[in-house]
Amino acid sequence: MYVVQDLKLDSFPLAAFIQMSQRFDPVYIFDAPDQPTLKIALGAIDSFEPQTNQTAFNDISNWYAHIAQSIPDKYMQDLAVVGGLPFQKNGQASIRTDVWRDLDHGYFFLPQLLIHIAKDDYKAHIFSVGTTFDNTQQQLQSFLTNLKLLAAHADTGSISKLHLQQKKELALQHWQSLVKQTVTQLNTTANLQKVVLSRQMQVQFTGTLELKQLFNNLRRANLNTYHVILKLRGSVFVSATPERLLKIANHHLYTAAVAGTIRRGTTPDSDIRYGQTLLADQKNLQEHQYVVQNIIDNLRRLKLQPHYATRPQLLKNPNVQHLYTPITSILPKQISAFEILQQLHPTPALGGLPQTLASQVIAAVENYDRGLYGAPIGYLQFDGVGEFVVGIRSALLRQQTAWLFAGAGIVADSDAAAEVLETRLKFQPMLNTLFSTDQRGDHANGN
Ligand SMILES: C=C(O[C@H]1C=CC=C(C(=O)O)[C@@H]1O)C(=O)O
Repeated sequence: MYVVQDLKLDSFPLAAFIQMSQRFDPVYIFDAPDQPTLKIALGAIDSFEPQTNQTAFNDISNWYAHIAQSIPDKYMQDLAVVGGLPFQKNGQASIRTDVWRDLDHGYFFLPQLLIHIAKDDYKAHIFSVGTTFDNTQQQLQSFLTNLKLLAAHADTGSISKLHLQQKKELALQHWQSLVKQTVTQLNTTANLQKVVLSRQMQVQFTGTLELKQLFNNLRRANLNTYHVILKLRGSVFVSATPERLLKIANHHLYTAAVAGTIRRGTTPDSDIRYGQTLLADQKNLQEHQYVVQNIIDNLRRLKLQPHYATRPQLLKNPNVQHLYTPITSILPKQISAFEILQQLHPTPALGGLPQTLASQVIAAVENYDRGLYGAPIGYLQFDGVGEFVVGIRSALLRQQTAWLFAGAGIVADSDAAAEVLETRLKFQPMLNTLFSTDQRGDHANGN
């Protein structure tokens, strides 16, 4: 049984907490736009790295069930495991590159310190988890001592960014021809309806990555999205995703279809016009409908009764607007989050339709492993409450290199040039978050 100690604070600024996180590994930060509390998880008292993505979903779920037996009842609704599942699951081929390293098959941990911060008033509730009373107490005390030292001169407004040296859209022309090839395949394969193809941008930068600055910039550049950071052994995954995959709270499940994209306008009028164009565009409506229908079908397979509106609304982010359909259902207690994630992921917003065939096309066409890009990332408490988002508008950073990811839903009447522009827009949230605007070395590379 783990030993837990908790403490409520009402005087420490968020900046000092984030600054403290620089000293820990692993680190996980989760900030949802519609929630009053933000979670920071520091250090691992236990962790799990799946050996293969073939069984990762089951293995992580078993690890969670095992850990749950050692959590004192009193803390079941406070403590959580945090981390990400891999994009490729259940025997899908993956092509190992050097990008993901330890995060390749997903990664979860039970934090040594879990902090819930009330965003509006900076009040905090800290949970220290250990194996003995003494080490739990000591962990908490040393954290508080260091925090006080930092809080005395933490600078809250810091916005300095990394300096972009060179950016490359990897295999751009090749990707464009893959989109054309996939369109042909969609038109000639009877039951293949949609495939989401992704591409990468590689950025070399100077400057030191500091979580405090990363977090400040993430929030500033992406006001109404989630803000997620996962750091492990020198690799930092960061996402400003607008897409919820699964939230479980109050015996309900909340998910959403987010698919179909258009740019933002430069004036309020043009922005509204773009939104109306999107709401009436047959290709985007079809792309969106595939996602809605697939989520509904999968929830019904779990014997749930989902509720949703028959027409999508608009979800506006700083660089793009999407078609958006929230979906909810009452959730009986016996269905676990991992069971639902296994059923839903990847939705046709990131995979395609039908799921298995589309995933085979992705594996055959993309010559890299998606790792946490487009994968479920989140937290799960031991009372079953939790939230997982889809790791898009994301990047992986290590040393002086960042890999940015962006994908687009390809259907039978997709236009390759338009998909290149759409994915370029989807790189923008991370470019704006990470790098200063004096971007030099702009440079698209053919293959
Ligand atoms: C695959 C991505 O976006 C998905 C989510 C929203 C809209 C999408 C679209 O319109 O294609 C994509 O399905 C990405 O941002 O990398």
